[in-house]
Amino acid sequence: KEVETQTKLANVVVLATGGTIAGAGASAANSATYQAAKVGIEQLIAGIPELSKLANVRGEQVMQIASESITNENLLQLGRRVSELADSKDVDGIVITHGTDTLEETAYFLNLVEKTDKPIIVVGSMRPGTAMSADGMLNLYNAVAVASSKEAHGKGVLVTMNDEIQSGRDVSKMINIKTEAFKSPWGPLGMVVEGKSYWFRLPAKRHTMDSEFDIKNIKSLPDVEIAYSYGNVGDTAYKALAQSGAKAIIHAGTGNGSVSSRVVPALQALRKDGVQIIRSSHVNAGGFVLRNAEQPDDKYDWVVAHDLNPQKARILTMVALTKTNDSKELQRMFWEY
Ligand SMILES: NC(=O)CC[C@H](N)C(=O)O
Repeated sequence: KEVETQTKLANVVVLATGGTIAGAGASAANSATYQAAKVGIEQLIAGIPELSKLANVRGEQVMQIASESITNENLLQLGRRVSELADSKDVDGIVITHGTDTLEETAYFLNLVEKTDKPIIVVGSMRPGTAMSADGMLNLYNAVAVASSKEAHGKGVLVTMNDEIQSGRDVSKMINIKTEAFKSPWGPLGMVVEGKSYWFRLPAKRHTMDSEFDIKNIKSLPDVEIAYSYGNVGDTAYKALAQSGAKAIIHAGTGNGSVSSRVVPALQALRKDGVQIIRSSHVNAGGFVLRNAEQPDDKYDWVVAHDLNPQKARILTMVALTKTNDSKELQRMFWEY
């Protein structure tokens, strides 16, 4: 009987990369002061015996770092491992434990380049496992629950934080001191309660199986950088980034991706030199940049980032530039992904 139930369980692989979910502090009172990326994946899995009722779970330590230190090489390495596992008949779902600082970037990257409809869930925590009311244990339990469910197939890369199921495309870290840190401007897709998922809506943008990008065809990612805008901003950062070799610059703009009159001439000149200019917005609850509003994008041959925040716009631009350097194609991709 026991053996029979075991064979029916889904096979879920947890790829560990570090972050606070693998963090450790000096005392249980340390919810914010601790070292990230300390605890190995075997120990994390062993700490949640209830996982064995959800799925056959095995762990793999892909890296052990704080996510602000993730490089493009790390992204590609992780993406390739996810792709290998997704191609394997023995794997039904994949969970990635990740630091929360750049979790939204990795989730969006995988959402664009993984050719699979198997569930891929990215998860982190806001408190280390050593803290009182640590959130990692339940977040990981929820991730495995979603990864082993039939319903999660074909919904793109997902994020399970704070009992919610979020689209990896939309979700962003909105605050760094609350367990309710991850939000999407367009709302969560569902909830996980006691190991069961409840769905309310579906992603509308292209992803995974329906994406024109494939990790198997990406050898390296081009240099795409972000310049931040604010009152009294000048053009120094934009010019310096281009000079250091950026193929595209994401303008982390104010409001509707607006551009200071002191910066416009530099961006026009950079575009003439072949650098792609992507207008995004850094407003807190989620920007929404409209084409030819604020600036004449058609005239300047600039691209708008739609609702993607600057760091997500950077991910899409890097992936897009592996296929095309046509600004009209880039703009199409920003509408579709
Ligand atoms: N809550 C977290 O995971 C933040 C820890 C660390 N800065 C990281 O992103 O890996």
